[in-house]
Amino acid sequence: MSEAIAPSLATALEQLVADDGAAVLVALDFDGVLAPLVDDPTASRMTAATRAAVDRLGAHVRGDGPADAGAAAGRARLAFVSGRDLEDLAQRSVPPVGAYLVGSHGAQTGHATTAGLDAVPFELTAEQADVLAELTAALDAAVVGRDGAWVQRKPSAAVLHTRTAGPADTAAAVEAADAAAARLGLDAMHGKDVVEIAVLHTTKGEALERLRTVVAQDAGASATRVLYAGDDTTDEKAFAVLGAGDVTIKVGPGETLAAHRVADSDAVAAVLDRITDLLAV
Ligand SMILES: O=P(O)(O)OC[C@H]1O[C@H](O[C@H]2O[C@H](CO)[C@@H](O)[C@H](O)[C@H]2O)[C@H](O)[C@@H](O)[C@@H]1O
Repeated sequence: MSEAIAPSLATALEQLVADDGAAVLVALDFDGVLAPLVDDPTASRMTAATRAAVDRLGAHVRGDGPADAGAAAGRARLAFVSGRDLEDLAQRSVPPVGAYLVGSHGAQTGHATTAGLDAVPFELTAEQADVLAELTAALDAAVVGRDGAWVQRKPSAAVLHTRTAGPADTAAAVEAADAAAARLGLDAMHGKDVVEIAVLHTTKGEALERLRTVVAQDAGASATRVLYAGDDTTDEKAFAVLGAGDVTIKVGPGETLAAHRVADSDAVAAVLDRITDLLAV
């Protein structure tokens, strides 16, 4: 049975998909929202409920859903907006055809097609590549002898992971990562058991603002209303750029700018199912 949706969120969802000519973008964070957090990022999977809800919504937002999908289907779009690098995100999420993909917090973009991932070419300058190499070496040095701490490599960033490290090793590794970022003039983003340091400045908020425009053009609409669901500190950048008419959902506990909160991935699935039901009317 589908989870109950709070009355204020239920009303916001009805307003989101109101058939007044605006496009609708349903944009979702991956880790902690569609896939529960696990120790090994390569083991992340959507839950059965989010997988089914994403695929059901995906069939409608492509505009080639069931014959009775209704007029709203043609102006709705789906996006996954993640800190993961684009290829990793595509592999983990298996997006429905037509979905937009934003990886590396906005540094990478792409689109799911019947032929697979259509990625916008991405390349660092030689100077950026040198900074990334220096950063990665500094993080590698920061985890030496620190059990459970490890470094994830991405095309434009390096990430210190501490989920399985003890408090003392975590504190020392995080301090070293912050120092490396400061020395190289880079921002350190502190997420759930991660410190992510990128050589390109991008945020999920900037990515969503760009997507809002792209979706309006793609759907032939004058405006786009956006729903965004996220669980981590980096998702606050996305919540911050959304406003009246948009729907912001924090998944799980913690301070947030979001207007609505749900408990977990199962509750996210219920929200997606409700949107699909509303689009199908
Ligand atoms: O923006 P997201 O889709 O939420 O991605 C953010 C980071 O997600 C991954 O790390 C997080 O999930 C891991 C697997 O559940 C978990 O082990 C880790 O502690 C979490 O922070 C990913 O590995 C990072 O690269 C992403 O930036």
